[in-house]
Amino acid sequence: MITVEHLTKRYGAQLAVSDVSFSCAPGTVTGFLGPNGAGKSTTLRAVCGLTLPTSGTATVGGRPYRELPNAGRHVGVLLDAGAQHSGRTGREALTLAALVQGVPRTRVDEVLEHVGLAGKPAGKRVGKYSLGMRQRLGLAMALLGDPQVLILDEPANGLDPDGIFWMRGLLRGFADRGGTVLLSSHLLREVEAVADQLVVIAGGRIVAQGSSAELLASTGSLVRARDSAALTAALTAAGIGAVPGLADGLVADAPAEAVGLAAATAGVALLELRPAGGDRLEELFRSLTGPSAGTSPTTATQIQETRA
Ligand SMILES: Nc1ncnc2c1ncn2[C@@H]1O[C@H](COP(=O)(O)OP(=O)(O)OP(=O)(O)O)[C@@H](O)[C@H]1O
Repeated sequence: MITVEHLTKRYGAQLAVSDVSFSCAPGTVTGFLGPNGAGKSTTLRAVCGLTLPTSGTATVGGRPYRELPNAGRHVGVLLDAGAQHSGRTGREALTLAALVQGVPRTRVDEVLEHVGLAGKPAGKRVGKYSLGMRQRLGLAMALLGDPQVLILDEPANGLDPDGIFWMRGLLRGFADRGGTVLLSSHLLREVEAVADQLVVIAGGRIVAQGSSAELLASTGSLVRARDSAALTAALTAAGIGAVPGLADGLVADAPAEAVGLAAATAGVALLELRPAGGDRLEELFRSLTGPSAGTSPTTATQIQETRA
């Protein structure tokens, strides 16, 4: 279990994280999402005892990370895939870590196999590794002590689509066996497929959190007409709110049936009409990461209101 309570971190005048609270339960994958500079790494560093909070607490299994005896046996951490010594081979780096953690050497071969670095890649110097291979080695390091908790910062960086698919399977399997996974990303789609729970942070504050099913579900519709202005007028006349969606469509605050009826009543021909699915969260993301980011902050209350 990871528990973050009222975590705040200031760097001088810079407020990096403000009053952040969330928890991650065993058996689940939590996606920690937010645009660049949102406060993801600062939060993860605080959970891993690498950054002292200005106020608030972060614990793993009920204890601050720094108080965990032989932390690597409890928590696997991958914060920076580039942190490995470039002159050592992957196998050497893992063997050294196994010695420090008191892990049997046989475990080195197991994790090398597990992350797809067994054989030739294991004997290559880390300096010659691609970014994807470094991520795999970082994951092997995190898994080495057979921990119950994994904390990973942007683990898909540098992985190709096959690698991303593989990693999702690995994390899903870890959680399905009772493990707790917290992974950060600035890409919604990257974590959507694997996360049970989402925590969205922007400007150092939590702007949305809940189960993926809850956040990605929507009662709204995605609708597109040749004449967008006429469609907007038809929806307004029917008392249905709408915001610009992807491409030239609208995300309407009503089920597809009500939207279709409103358009038909006004004689507006539709090109597309379907349940919006995760478009609400996509919209939230666009508002956080798009050109207008910061000019109209979206709060958790707002996302809840629009879905009500
Ligand atoms: N050591 C530091 N000193 C001063 N400011 C910092 C420090 N570390 C982070 N910050 C600031 O805190 C804010 C949050 O940064 P953080 O790295 O946590 O964001 P992030 O969500 O991980 O971003 P990214 O996706 O770009 O890695 C940013 O404004 C950043 O500039």
